[in-house]
Amino acid sequence: MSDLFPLTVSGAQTARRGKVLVGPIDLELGGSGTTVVMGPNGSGKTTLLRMLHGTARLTRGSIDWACGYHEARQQQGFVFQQPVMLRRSVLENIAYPLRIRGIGKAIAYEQAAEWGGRVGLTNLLERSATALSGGEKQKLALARAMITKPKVLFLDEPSAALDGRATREIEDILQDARQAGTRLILSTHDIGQAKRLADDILFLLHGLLHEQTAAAAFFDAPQTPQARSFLNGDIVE
Ligand SMILES: Nc1ncnc2c1ncn2[C@@H]1O[C@H](COP(=O)(O)OP(=O)(O)OP(=O)(O)O)[C@@H](O)[C@H]1O
Repeated sequence: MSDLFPLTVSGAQTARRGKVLVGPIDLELGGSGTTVVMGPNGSGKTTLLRMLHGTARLTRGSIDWACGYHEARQQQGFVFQQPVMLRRSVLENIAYPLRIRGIGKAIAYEQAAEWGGRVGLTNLLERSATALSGGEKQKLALARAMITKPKVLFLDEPSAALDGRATREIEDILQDARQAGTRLILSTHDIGQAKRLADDILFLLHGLLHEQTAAAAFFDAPQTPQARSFLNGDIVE
């Protein structure tokens, strides 16, 4: 299988009804580590992740994986901020990506139970997924994305609805995935989470990329006044 990276983003822009939401963005992402997309509410984090993943249509520019779009697409997972639950059990939800790939029930359910355990849902596997809490749904979504062992995993605010302990559990799983070579690209407005997870930072404001920096440099000495304000917890205009 050929390499996916670098991922090259050239003048990429997404607009809706004539209004530019994100872009133009120029960017190149290498093949390892964890990239964290930061920025205030509405700055375009979700839209940028969807552009990179290929689910937000570009109105200008291009986004190219080294191996080509279709091959890259098969090796990506995406965890949404508000994950969609099938009206089935937790176990069936987690097993679903394997089932649609033609994997038999016994193996799919065995792996789903294992992944359910890893995200702390062992006691809820038979429960209807639609009855889960917000945090439990996020854990389910993570297990459902990781069960296919994607090479690249996009996560949109992966612990927005989680308490401190659940956040730590999710972050541990993400660190393990990173160690195992999964490329992580996630958004968060939680500065603590970004510090714990990021190798490099993309700082977005009003749909534009203000900084692309190694994480340590970003937190020690942000280059733009807007990033400094954001890190200080001030309102960023
Ligand atoms: N389908 C859409 N149609 C019109 N405007 C949209 C659409 N999706 C997003 N937007 C707008 O695009 C901008 C960027 O939204 P996006 O959700 O990408 O930001 P975000 O940084 O992820 O925000 P948050 O932190 O609140 O989740 C916002 O102003 C939003 O209102």
